[in-house]
Amino acid sequence: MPQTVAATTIVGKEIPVKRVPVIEVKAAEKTFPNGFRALEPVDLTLKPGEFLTLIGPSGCGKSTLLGMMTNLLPASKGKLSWWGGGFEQTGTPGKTLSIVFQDATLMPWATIETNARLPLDLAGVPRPQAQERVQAALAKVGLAGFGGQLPRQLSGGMRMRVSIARALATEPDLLLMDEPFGALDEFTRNKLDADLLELWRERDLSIVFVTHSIYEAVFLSTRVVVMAARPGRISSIIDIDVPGPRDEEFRGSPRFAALCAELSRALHLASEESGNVSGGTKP
Ligand SMILES: Nc1ncnc2c1ncn2[C@@H]1O[C@H](COP(=O)(O)OP(=O)(O)OP(=O)(O)O)[C@@H](O)[C@H]1O
Repeated sequence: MPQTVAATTIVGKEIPVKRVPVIEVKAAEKTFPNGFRALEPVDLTLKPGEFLTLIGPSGCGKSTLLGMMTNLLPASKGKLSWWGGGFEQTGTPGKTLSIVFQDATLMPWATIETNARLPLDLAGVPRPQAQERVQAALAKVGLAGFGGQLPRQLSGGMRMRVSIARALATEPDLLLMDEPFGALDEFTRNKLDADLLELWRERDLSIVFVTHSIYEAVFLSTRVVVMAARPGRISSIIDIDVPGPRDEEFRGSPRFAALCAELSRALHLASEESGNVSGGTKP
């Protein structure tokens, strides 16, 4: 595998360049068994350390594309590779991917700690080592001391934090997130966005994130893929080139407003390309 030869800095994080792509999607398309063509051939590369967001009108295939990236949903045609190889590559030294869905999907009868430890238990990680990783992950998401509680004792935002801790406990290189904060109130969502960015910045982590929110996409991403529907396809790609920190000041800055306006225009275009029938994306 090619080694890191140089690095560039974005959002205060050093992103190595000239490394093998984390995911390469090559002319991958999806037609479901009922004949519905959900995705036209898509070409997309996720570079190491990127925070890539998929946005677009409802039904444009964001979850379908993300599903293919998790390898849970096979492409009908075309090819995907992970770290330059087949999906088995993710199981080879140090390469792990984790998925976070909109619903926290916690086992209601099990403690927070047991929930967060599930993938490690399934992978047969020795208990003391698993415990250590879970405690560290819970602390990272601000839930130190909550390990003994049950999911129903936590708020919606805290349950999502458990879901993220469960993903982090696997020490992933790649995090695939399908509208993880879509069901949360705006205040909680902003807080989780900021915390997620912090986690992304401090680790060699690549993220693919699905959202309907323009604000969230601009705040989080290094690149935003705007998709159109009927059939699903990539309409445009916008670089969010903001070298400074992404914080509350950034949210209130003219640069943030300008990027939101640019993304809004791109979405409007994508919506027109989709026949203007669907909505689903909000500021
Ligand atoms: N198993 C399936 N069989 C047939 N059609 C499907 C299947 N799964 C998804 N679709 C259709 O494929 C299209 C893309 O779905 P997908 O969930 O990827 O869109 P999306 O952009 O994530 O939508 P949303 O923003 O509403 O979550 C939709 O029209 C959907 O109804």
